[in-house]
Amino acid sequence: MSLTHKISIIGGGGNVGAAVAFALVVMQEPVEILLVDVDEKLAEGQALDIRDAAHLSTAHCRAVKFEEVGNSDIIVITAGARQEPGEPRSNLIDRNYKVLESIFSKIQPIKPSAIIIMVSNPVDVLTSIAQKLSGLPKSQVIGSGTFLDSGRLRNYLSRKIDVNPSSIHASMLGEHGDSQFVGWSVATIAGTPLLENPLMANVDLDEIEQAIANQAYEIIEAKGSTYFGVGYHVATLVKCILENGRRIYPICNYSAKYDTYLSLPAIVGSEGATPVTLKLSQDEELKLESCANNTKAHL
Ligand SMILES: NC(=O)C1=CN([C@@H]2O[C@H](COP(=O)(O)OP(=O)(O)OC[C@H]3O[C@@H](n4cnc5c(N)ncnc54)[C@H](O)[C@@H]3O)[C@@H](O)[C@H]2O)C=CC1
Ligand SMILES: CC(=O)C(=O)O
Repeated sequence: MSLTHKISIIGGGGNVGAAVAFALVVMQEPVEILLVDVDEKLAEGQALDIRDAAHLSTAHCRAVKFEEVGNSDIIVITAGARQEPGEPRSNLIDRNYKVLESIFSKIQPIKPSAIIIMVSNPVDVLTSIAQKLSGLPKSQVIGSGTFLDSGRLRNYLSRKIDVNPSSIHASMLGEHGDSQFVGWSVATIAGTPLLENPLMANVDLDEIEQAIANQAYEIIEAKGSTYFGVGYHVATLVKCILENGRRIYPICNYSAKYDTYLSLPAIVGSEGATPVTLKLSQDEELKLESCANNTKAHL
């Protein structure tokens, strides 16, 4: 079988990078997965472990050096520091900015058609920095953004109203951080506004928003880090790009209106992200503007 697409995962020795790789193997993507890490031994160990499963799949996995990355079709970046219990994602900016600088000094030249998926935190700020360092068009550099949080939201709502998460169209918006908010005004179920549905009558909206924004803190407190959830979401983005799936996901993408990267729905395909227009409420627009200002303040 010929493996036509190369997917590099930088930080592939770590928990999130390995979880993305393993999800691609389980999803039977016909890809060559290249794990890259400053800790070469760790990347080698992850590749060997994942390869023990990959022979049952269509994916291949191996550890490589930075020089091989530039030739990749998709570059996923999961490298860098992660939060300690109780620590906000924004605390990681200085450390992970340096990590990004070091990575881009080692992987150029990048294939002009490559798509970069940023995952390291704080992901919205780092996606913007990755775009500048890569020199690629803004549409080709995206971040996982609130895709994971939106999955958490759908799961939470599903448990509250007993409807399958895939039939609840609701997203967390703004930033993959403490200021994320639910886009209630554009949330729907069975083609009608979610908040008008009688199933939502006794649901506490503030409680939901808080619970979703806190979920990463809860997991980190309990087990030190989060990786399975984000791993599957990022692998889903990879699959969508490879298939030119043109699915709409809430991801970190460039907003011309706010002149910065924000977590908002976009069409995801082989050319990266195409923003979609949203008609938010006035209150939600203010929250979005505040997220944009937060992100820009860190650039
Ligand atoms: N966007 C999202 O939804 C999520 C983002 N994250 C973020 O993902 C990042 C990684 O988290 P984990 O995998 O749990 O951490 P980890 O500590 O398990 O892995 C990080 C890896 O990065 C490697 N690394 C450090 N500097 C590097 C460099 N200059 N070049 C290449 N590799 C380098 C380390 O050797 C390590 O293997 C963190 O920033 C975390 O906050 C985690 C979960 C969800
Ligand atoms: C760690 C992180 O960003 C998350 O699980 O949401």
